[in-house]
Amino acid sequence: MTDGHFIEGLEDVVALSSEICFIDGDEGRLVYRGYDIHDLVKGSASFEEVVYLLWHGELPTKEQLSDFDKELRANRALNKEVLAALKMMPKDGNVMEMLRTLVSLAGLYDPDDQDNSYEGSIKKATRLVAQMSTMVASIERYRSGQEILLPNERLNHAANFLYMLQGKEPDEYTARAFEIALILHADHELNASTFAARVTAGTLSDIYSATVSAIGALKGPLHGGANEQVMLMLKEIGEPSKAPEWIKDALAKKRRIMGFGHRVYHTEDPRATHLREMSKEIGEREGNTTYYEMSRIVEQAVKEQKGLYPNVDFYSASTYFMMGIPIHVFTPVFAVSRISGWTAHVLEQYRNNRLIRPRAEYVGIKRRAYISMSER
Ligand SMILES: CC(=O)SCCNC(=O)CCNC(=O)[C@H](O)C(C)(C)COP(=O)(O)OP(=O)(O)OC[C@H]1O[C@@H](n2cnc3c(N)ncnc32)[C@H](O)[C@@H]1OP(=O)(O)O
Ligand SMILES: O=C([O-])CC(=O)C(=O)O
Repeated sequence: MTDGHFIEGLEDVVALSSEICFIDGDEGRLVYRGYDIHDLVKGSASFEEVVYLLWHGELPTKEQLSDFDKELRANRALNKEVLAALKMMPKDGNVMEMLRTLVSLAGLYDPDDQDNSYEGSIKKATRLVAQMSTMVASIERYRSGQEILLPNERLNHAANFLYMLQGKEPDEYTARAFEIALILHADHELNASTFAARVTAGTLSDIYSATVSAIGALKGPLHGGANEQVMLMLKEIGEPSKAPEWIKDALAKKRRIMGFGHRVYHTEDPRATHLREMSKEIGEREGNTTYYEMSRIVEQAVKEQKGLYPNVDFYSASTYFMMGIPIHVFTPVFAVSRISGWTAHVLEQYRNNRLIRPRAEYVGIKRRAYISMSER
């Protein structure tokens, strides 16, 4: 029985214990397995290293990293059935919906599909991390009528994604900047999509099903979908000088300003600190700081008028845009990174499983007599 107390949106409800990710929402700290994200970024950690850390709880040795990296590179290519299915999809399809469908299909063709042991799930998690990136790049190449490229085995995970998406190898700066963005988005405790993944895994369903649940949750504009909405907002504002008035007007109309506010952070999101810097640097390198400048003005206006701080989605928008990533691919890029966290949480759920099944406070009519059709 419920006791009459429930918390709308499960705010601050602790639903399970986890060793993967710690967030201090008051101090603005984000820690993966004990390592602060600032240290991982400053210490030049690779995305592959962070995936290993999230899954296994320890940083890999040189040999462990080399083996894992080889496994990832060997598993990047999509199988022919998945590619054939992609080519049957509508070219104007929503990229997250196409991705959700391809992941589901890849599960059917995974050689370990029926092996839901922990070891089998690790093999599938490796393919999911390796192929999420290939799927997103291939979907965009298909949608834009360009040749779908095979993965480039010489490139690391981050650089290979940009290569497969853009058809040319990124320069060293852009490849590292994108890798940092992947590291910053890798995990975030029990956010909505990770929770969805754990709920599915908690029924002892397979890791592909859990990932499909997560992709569906990430797509929404209150979660990962916000990064695309941020860029559309910046485009709508048009130029930096128009930003303060635009924000004032939007807030007066009770519009939500995308990329601001957070359920857990009551201060600056530590990921936004890096992404703000990256947005500035990339803008300067590309000779166009308009979107960075506009973002700064929007940030100041929203802080002053609403007391809200930017979240991870705010400065990732202008950063990705200046990297030449199409707006409709921003949220899928989030998935390219977050698959690492989703899979880490699913593996943790399997290790220590209990069905996740909360209660609802029933507020409907408790009892009434059935009225037959002839009397209604
Ligand atoms: C990767 C991520 O998922 S990060 C989050 C990405 N999402 C966004 O950027 C979308 C914009 N932000 C939001 O909608 C919210 O801040 C959320 C969903 C992220 C968090 O929301 P919650 O903590 O549940 O706050 P909630 O939705 O209850 O809002 C509380 C109040 O703050 C206001 N508020 C919260 N965020 C915003 C915002 N971005 N713009 C304007 N007002 C806002 C709400 O309107 C509400 O005001 P009210 O009490 O006067 O009605
Ligand atoms: O934690 C959340 O609620 C949303 C978020 O920032 C993320 O998933 O990265």
